[in-house]
Order: sequence, then structure tokens, then C-alpha cells
Amino acid sequence: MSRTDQKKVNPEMLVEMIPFLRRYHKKVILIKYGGNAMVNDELKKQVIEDIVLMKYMGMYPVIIHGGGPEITSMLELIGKKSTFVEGLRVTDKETMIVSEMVLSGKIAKDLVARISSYGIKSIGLSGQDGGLIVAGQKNPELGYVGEIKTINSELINKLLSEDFIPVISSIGCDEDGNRYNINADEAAGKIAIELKAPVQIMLTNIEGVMKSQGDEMKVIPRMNVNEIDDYIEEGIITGGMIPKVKGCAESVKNGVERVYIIDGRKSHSLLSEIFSDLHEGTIIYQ
Ligand SMILES: Nc1ncnc2c1ncn2[C@@H]1O[C@H](COP(=O)(O)OP(=O)(O)O)[C@@H](O)[C@H]1O
Ligand SMILES: CC(=O)N[C@@H](CCC(=O)OP(=O)(O)O)C(=O)O
Repeated sequence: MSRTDQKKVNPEMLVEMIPFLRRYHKKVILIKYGGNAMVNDELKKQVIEDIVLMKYMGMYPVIIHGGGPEITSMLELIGKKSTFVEGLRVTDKETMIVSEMVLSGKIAKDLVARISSYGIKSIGLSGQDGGLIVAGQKNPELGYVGEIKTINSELINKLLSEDFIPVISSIGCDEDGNRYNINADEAAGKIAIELKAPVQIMLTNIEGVMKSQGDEMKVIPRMNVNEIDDYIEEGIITGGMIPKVKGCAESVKNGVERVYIIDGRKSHSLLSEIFSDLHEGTIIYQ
């Protein structure tokens, strides 16, 4: 590349970042990377670039990833149909094995490899590693769906102090070695609380929590935790959005200052969110 081909950095833009860098310096930023936001390779690259940049700028990003659509596709390949109850996948033994393979074996490894390629240390952990997520059965009707009991935040903090970006798969384990499939949104909330993360960002495949206004669907920019149950009862919030908003509500009730649901399909949506007070998605507050 010749000197004239090189793009100039805009110093004014960098200076404008100072208040945000100050706000988030050495702070844990919990990022939930939903399976539906893993749309294509270019977008995945941009999400990883944003996270790597946060790390180089002195923040402590922690990733908890999903992968629901990939689990569904893999199950279809072996002739198994998926059933969901209020956004949770009914999980028999075979579904459990496939979920673990896809989440820990495929998606986490891919994310770790991508992060490492930028010179940042990253480590993939499933909830069973180092007692990271201790869980029990949520409801016998859902099979091996887990309810989180404890999070080993000490392990995550140790990794952060050694400059790793942890990439966590939402698999839990009980004292007898039984593994459970945990909704990644639920896990995100619990981990954010335990790490005392000031910020939790949920990357999904929609602009935010939507509500119809006349003929149009519009983003609800701010949603109070007390409104959530009404939205669910009225059928405004359905499917996968139910565990998402419930998890976000738990976070804000338990000390997380800002929880955002944002559109992971937009280019560099994470950086836009962190470095601006103009939020485009939904903020959940208490
Ligand atoms: N009120 C709502 N606003 C936005 N999305 C909603 C709403 N109700 C249901 N949904 C559905 O929830 C989906 C997001 O949840 P989910 O598919 O589990 O995402 P992810 O894979 O990111 O966790 C949206 O794509 C949409 O289909
Ligand atoms: C119990 C349960 O529903 N587990 C989820 C775990 C993955 C997940 O949550 O992925 P997304 O964030 O992409 O939806 C599942 O099996 O789909």
C-alpha cells in the first residue's frame, strides 16, 4: 500500500471517544451474541473486530454466545424436529448432545479462532469447565433444560486479569455430571450480574423490542422492567424474545446499569452502541 492509498484517521472522532473510553475503562462489557445475529461471515468479522477493539481500548469484553438456529439445522440433519416452549428448546438426550456439539464444539471454537487471529488471547469455556455454570433441571417437561444455580465468577475474573476474552457456551452441569442446555439469554443475565458488569448488550436479529403503532412496527426505545409481563400477556412479546427480556429484567433488578437489545445485523452495531449516547435499540431499565 502506498502512502497516498492509506486512509487517514479522523482525530476529532477519536477525541469524541474519550468520555466513553473513560466510562468503560477496565469495565466488564457482557456481550450476548445470539445465533440469529450470526448472519454471515462479514458481519461475524465485524462483531469480532468491535470486541477486539474494545479489548485493545482497555475494556473487558466477555462473550456469551447462542446458536439456536445452528442447533435446529443440525437436529434437522438427523431427522429431529425442534419444539420450543416459551422460547426454550425441549431437550431430550440426543438434543442435548447435539446442542453441546454445536455450541461448545463449533461456535465457541470459531469465535475463539477469530479473536485470536487479531493477537488477543481468547478461551472457549462451556459451563461445565471449571464449574463455570452449575445448573439443575428447570422443568421435567422440558427435559435437559437447565436452570442456573451458580456461576463461577472467580474463574472468569481470573481469565480477565490475564487478558483473555472468555467465550462462554450456555451449557450447565450438575454435581452428578449431568449436562443441561441453557438458554443463552438467561445465562447472559446471570453472568452479567455475577461479574457486576455495568453493561450488558444483547445482539439479536431485530432492531429491538418491537410494538405495532398503526400500520407500522416500531422499536420500543425504553422499557421498564414492570412493563415486561404485560407485554408478554398481551402477546406483544413472544417466542425467543420472552427469555431475552426476562433475562434483561433480572439483570437490571440486580445491579447491571445498562441493558441493551440491539440489531446485530447492522454493521459495527456494538461500537456504535458503546461510543454514542444515541441508542437505536431497546434499553431495559428499572
Ligand atoms: N415484540 C417483539 N419484538 C421483537 N422481536 C420479537 C418480539 N416478539 C417476538 N420476537 C421474536 O424474537 C426474536 C428474537 O429472539 P431469538 O430468535 O431468540 O433471538 P436470538 O437468537 O438473538 O437470541 C425476533 O427475531 C422475533 O422474531
Ligand atoms: C434451552 C434453550 O433453548 N437453549 C438454547 C441454547 C442456544 C441459544 O440460546 O441460542 P440463541 O441465543 O441463538 O437463541 C437452544 O437450544 O436453542
